[in-house]
Amino acid sequence: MSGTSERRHVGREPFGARLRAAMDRVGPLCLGVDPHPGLLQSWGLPDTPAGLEAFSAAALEAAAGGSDGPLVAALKPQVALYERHGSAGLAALETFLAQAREAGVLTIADAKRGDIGSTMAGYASAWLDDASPLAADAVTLSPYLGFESLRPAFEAAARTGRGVFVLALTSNPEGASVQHVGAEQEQGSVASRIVAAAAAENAAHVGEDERELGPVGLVVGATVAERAHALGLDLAGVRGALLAPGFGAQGGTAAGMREGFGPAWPAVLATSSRGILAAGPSVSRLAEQLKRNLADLG
Ligand SMILES: O=c1ccn([C@@H]2O[C@H](COP(=O)(O)O)[C@@H](O)[C@H]2O)c(=O)[nH]1
Repeated sequence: MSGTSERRHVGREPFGARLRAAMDRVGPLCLGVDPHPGLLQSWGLPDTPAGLEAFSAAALEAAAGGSDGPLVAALKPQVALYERHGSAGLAALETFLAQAREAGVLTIADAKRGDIGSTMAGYASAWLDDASPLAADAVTLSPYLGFESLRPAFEAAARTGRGVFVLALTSNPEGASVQHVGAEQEQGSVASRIVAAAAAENAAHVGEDERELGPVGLVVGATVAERAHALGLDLAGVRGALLAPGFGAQGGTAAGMREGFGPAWPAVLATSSRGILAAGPSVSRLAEQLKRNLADLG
């Protein structure tokens, strides 16, 4: 490890430890911050960079909670919905990430990045390097150029105390056409190979305590948790957090996730965007919706 990377790591616990502490303190809920044009309109906000900033600030205010502390373990801004506005949209995202950091709430940039290794290093610096204005606590990655092509991001995450979430079994029905391939064969499904690769990656970062989370998490949709069982995925063995989008608006439920994830449930971070954001623009109504979701998740 270089002197620079040592300095960068000083003062920041590894992402897995920070996420575990937040989930223990608050519960397994992540608020997706998705400034869709329709939501902005229903909140009475313009679909402009200023509108995105106001939307994100209200979501953060609700999530950060009052004197009792945060109502979420993490926030997941959807990068695409900021990118729609070009550089001004990305500036709104930078502002949001800085405000969340200031409020002490973890952020997961939902950017779904993935590229050949040399370019991947650029994405890793953009989302995981201390020097970048877009740095979040974690970023979502797509492994479909090969799990190993994501190596620069794994290294950046380990070096800076940040994390990654690799797409394994996505919440959308179309995901099956790629992720289930090979299920009938000896080598197993594409998803099962992603799961095994993430487990191998985390092995060097975790100890005996089963609740410890390594830096490489997976995305496993709330809507497909039961499929994970049918595909024989050893999700509890990953030793990383399982980001579960699709809770709420896409039909994923707390009961369905608890049943579907089974022994992996303690690692699950359920994430909902529209299902919570529809309660806005009132910060107090957003906070009430977050509390209802938390109660649901138990
Ligand atoms: O498998 C996946 C991976 C990512 N997502 C993202 O999560 C949110 C879901 O929004 P809702 O409004 O709660 O449906 C969105 O940003 C997706 O891009 C996903 O849904 N499924």
